[in-house]
Amino acid sequence: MTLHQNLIAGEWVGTDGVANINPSNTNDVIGDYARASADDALAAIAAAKAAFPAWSRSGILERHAILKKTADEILARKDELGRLLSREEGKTLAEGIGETVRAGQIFDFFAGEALRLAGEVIPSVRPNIGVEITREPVGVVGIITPWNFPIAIPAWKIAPALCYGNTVVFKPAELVPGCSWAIVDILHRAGLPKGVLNLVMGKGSVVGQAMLDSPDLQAITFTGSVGTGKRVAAASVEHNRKFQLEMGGKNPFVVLDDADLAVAVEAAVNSAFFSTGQRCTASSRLIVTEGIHDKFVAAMAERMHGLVVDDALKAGTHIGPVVDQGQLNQDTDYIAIGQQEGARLAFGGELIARDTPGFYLQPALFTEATNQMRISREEIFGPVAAVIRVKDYDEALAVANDTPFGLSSGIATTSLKHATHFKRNAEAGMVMVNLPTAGVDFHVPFGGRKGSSYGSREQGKYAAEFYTTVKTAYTLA
Ligand SMILES: NC(=O)C1=CN([C@@H]2O[C@H](COP(=O)(O)OP(=O)(O)OC[C@H]3O[C@@H](n4cnc5c(N)ncnc54)[C@H](OP(=O)(O)O)[C@@H]3O)[C@@H](O)[C@H]2O)C=CC1
Ligand SMILES: O=C(O)CCC(=O)C(=O)O
Repeated sequence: MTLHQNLIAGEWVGTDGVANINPSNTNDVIGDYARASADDALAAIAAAKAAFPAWSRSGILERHAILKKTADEILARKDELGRLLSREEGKTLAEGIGETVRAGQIFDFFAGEALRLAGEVIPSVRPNIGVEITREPVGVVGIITPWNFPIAIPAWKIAPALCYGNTVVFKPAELVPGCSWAIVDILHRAGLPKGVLNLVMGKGSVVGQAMLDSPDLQAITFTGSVGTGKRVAAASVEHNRKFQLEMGGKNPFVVLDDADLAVAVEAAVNSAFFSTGQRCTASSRLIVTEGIHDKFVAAMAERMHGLVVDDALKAGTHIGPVVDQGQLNQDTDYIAIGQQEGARLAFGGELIARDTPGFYLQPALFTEATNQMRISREEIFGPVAAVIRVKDYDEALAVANDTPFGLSSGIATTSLKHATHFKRNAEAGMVMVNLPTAGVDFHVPFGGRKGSSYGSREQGKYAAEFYTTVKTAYTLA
């Protein structure tokens, strides 16, 4: 089997490979991917540091051309790369191709942003002095990504980092190296100079930790668990570096009596179960007012009956497998915890067998849950949701906001008054009205509040805040 190597200082290196396994069929080995050591991580950081002076001064047309070429190749290969994504992560083929298109669009967007770099010239408060405000690249950026969006998250971190003139050391999640290797290969062939982008696939505890401990990274952008996020934060404070964290969610989806039932059920099913519930924007708390509660639960159960859980690559599959045995154990542990806490398992929750050995779990819906239960407070990261019954809108909003997290928040209502009030008062970085809590645009800011996020927003033009540093220059006329 071909070994997919790491890219350090423009050279493909590495001999020790780890098998990338398909969660829909654990007999299917997608390929071998090199495992970097801590020394490899240090070599990658040194290469990125050496490449920074030239790349930070490179012309915007060069950056534009490389990012555009990358976008075009990703979009031209969307079916093949989308299939690779579904095969290694387990989301359905439609979701895999959709995410790949999104990655292509992100590179296209930042190809454009490279041409739109601008500063400000403003008069000083003192006579005969001019003031220029410009944005400069930060330096060497460390990128650490999770397994649940194997191409979109690397894209939305790598594209702006390069666009604004930074060099990069990129460590993808060990579970899904395939898409990361593919986009680094595309960028390398698109003409990136040696050392500008370095790929170090390997263990978080080794490669990731070596990155956190290095004094030569000027910034780290991270998406993943709260626990690892806190390590990134502590190490970054120690090294006086910029950092940006996207971590967990416990996103609420409120359903009011006046909601269009079909719209509410579709949005709730999508929020809770699509992509096997493995999205930080997924909703696992369905907060439902009492007038519509029973109708909503019945309609949810009926809709869930129709969901096909099977091999991610099969036509007709709505929900693919859980990503691996560890995540599956976490999901089933929480299903047991929910039952012990007194919630009623109204639908699903059982392990299911399919033609191929994989991590298949029937999506689970709890009812009679309270917002104090662990299933309502802790991120499960699987296809498990709980319905919490509330009296009215005011109680729904209070319950929605009663969480340590604040990434995304949704409401189903036909009332303009409640929709408007919710948009203003939901304690979340993103608010959705009559839409799923997950599934965001690629050109607008992404991020949360409270325990979900730290630092400036990702994506769209707001990404410039993290990947650049502002300089103010004064000149005597
Ligand atoms: N908000 C989100 O989008 C996500 C949230 N999660 C949550 O996190 C839980 C666990 O998922 P998991 O993948 O283990 O999350 P982690 O936070 O462990 O993984 C995220 C990334 O951090 C790396 N990492 C792990 N340890 C370190 C370290 N000491 N220093 C630097 N980098 C490190 C991982 O490497 P490696 O590949 O070796 O694991 C991976 O690349 C999920 O069940 C879910 O609750 C997970 C994924 C995404
Ligand atoms: O909902 C989305 O589109 C993005 C979700 C995401 O970034 C995540 O789960 O990490």
